Amino acid sequence: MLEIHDLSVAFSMYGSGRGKQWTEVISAMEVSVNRGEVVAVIGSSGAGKSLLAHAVLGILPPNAEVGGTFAFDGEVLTEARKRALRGNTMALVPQSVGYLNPLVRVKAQVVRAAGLSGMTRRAARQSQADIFHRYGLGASVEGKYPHQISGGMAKRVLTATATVGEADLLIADEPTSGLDPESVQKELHHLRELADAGKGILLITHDIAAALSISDRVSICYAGVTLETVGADAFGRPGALVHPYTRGLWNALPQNGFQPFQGLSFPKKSGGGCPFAFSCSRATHPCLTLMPPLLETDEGEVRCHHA
Ligand SMILES: Nc1ncnc2c1ncn2[C@@H]1O[C@H](COP(=O)(O)OP(=O)(O)OP(=O)(O)O)[C@@H](O)[C@H]1O
Ligand code: NI
Repeated sequence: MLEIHDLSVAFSMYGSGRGKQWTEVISAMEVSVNRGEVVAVIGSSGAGKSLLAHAVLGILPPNAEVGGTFAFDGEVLTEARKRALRGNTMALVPQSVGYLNPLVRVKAQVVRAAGLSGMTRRAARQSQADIFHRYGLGASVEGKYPHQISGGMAKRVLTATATVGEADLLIADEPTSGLDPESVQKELHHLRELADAGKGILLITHDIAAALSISDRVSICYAGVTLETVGADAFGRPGALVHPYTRGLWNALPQNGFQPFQGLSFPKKSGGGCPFAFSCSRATHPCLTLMPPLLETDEGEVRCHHA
């Protein structure tokens, strides 16, 4: 249902006396989501995951320039179509509880979101009640303002706001961060259920274990570039992963011995090549200067000159 190819995002900023400067933060991201699927986008902090979500929904700040192609259900996803679809056909679970309106009681926020998705007032109220029940948000929470509830509850209200309208595509940006382990499991289970009911779920997270537990496919990104996309089961088979960064992530998983590797944070900007090149033991000259093309593998797709 969603197909994004060669996404780039750059921000214009005014430097000291040198006029407008462009900083590219996403260079080559690829994402697709089918109905019935959970696709995880995994990457460390600053990899560009939230910006990817905002680019799909058309809610980047005005100084952002977006490149690449977007399609939804086979049609080009223009900025106007993004506006028309968001809130009803496409919904976002934002990363921060700061997106809740501090001046509106939480029940009213969720009823309003349901109404915006096209439900009647009566259906919206019923859906709000159902979803609060599902998330264990009792009647005592309904009348509260966001600052009067705990962070974990606010996070669940945020998810309720996004899921109450039954959007076809749900983009969940770190939906489990800040939740206790039991709520994490419930939330993941709910996302899987939504996919099994035919929705498309784009799960943005830095938690590989959580992502692998419910996803059909996983897309690994690094410094604004999608390095590898594979079926989630590839993480269970040694040798199925191709990119050295993805392999490093695999080695660092608890079940594979927690082997540390560098490059998990602070990627250096390479001269247009693979963003992982400076941390990669296999890097050769082209890795530093040429963006590797997207190659099909037995398991999915990879961007690596050594694939
Ligand atoms: N409005 C902006 N102007 C300039 N740079 C920005 C802007 N918003 C984000 N960035 C930069 O873009 C990069 C990607 O940001 P993004 O929020 O998408 O990362 P992320 O992968 O979601 O990280 P996290 O896991 O911490 O949420 C970061 O380096 C960030 O500083
Ligand atoms: Ni983010």
